[in-house]
Amino acid sequence: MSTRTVAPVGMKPVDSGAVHIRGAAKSFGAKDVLVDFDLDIAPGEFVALLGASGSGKSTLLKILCELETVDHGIVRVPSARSVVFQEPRLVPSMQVWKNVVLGRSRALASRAAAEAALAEVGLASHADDWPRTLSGGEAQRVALARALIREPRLLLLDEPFAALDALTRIRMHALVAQLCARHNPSVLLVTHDIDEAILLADRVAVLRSGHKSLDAVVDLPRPRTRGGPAFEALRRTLLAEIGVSTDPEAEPAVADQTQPPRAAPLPVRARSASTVVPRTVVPRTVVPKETERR
Ligand SMILES: Nc1ncnc2c1ncn2[C@@H]1O[C@H](COP(=O)(O)OP(=O)(O)OP(=O)(O)O)[C@@H](O)[C@H]1O
Repeated sequence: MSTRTVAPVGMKPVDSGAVHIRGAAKSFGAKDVLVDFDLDIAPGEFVALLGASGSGKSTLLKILCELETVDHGIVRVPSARSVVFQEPRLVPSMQVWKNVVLGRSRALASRAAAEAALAEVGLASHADDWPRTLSGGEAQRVALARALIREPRLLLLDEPFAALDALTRIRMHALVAQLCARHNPSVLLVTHDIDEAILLADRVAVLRSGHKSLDAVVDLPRPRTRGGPAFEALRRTLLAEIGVSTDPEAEPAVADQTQPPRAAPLPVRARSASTVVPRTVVPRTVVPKETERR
């Protein structure tokens, strides 16, 4: 696919909550990270973004929160947006409630507002605690409260559950689903966890070679649980699309032996041209990270 050259217009705020990205390109030196990348997120829609390590997921998220700029392309995002990172990034010298209202104007930074936000994430009794006394899951719930108290039109989640244990992660999935249903922001979740993407998202996009190579509607009823033929079929499709293989030297296009030649219909409605090349996949759902830069 050739790079579409669009005048670098930078960020344009939109009020609806929608995200609109067209022809986004980003390079670091000779490395082309995003090449003619398109993505739309409708107001209130939850989109998960998957991709191999180093494919550019975090770069895209940074572009959406203006920590990076595009070289070319159109990027429109709501100005009211919040980000939750893998690490909670709480200020250790501030009590929990002050962390929740950090950066807000004096009029909006009341203790009552912080307590209400903490109650939503099940931490009403922790307002006076210090960050160092919290568990990893509690600290991440404070980060969620801090993000949501701003009533963002766009919530950006950069692997927010990756550092949590499996049980806490399951609880966080349920909490995030509940909070998103209540606050209804548009959401972009960057994750390595394919199950997490299927459990939470309305759509799952795959970033590969700088492009959006797959954009699939997750057509499964909520609340969702792991397992079942439709869930497994979608998981295999996503694994194959990301290109996960146990052996980097392996033939690039080997049929997936775990999948029958013609599987039952997938819970996928492709939104754009999808080039799913069958390849060797492994029955695990977390895309391994090769590097840890954070
Ligand atoms: N500031 C930077 N300067 C130079 N190269 C960068 C910079 N930021 C990212 N990169 C490179 O861009 C590529 C994409 O990085 P990015 O962090 O966006 O990938 P990712 O898909 O989020 O990876 P991971 O899943 O491992 O977190 C990588 O090759 C990375 O080394």
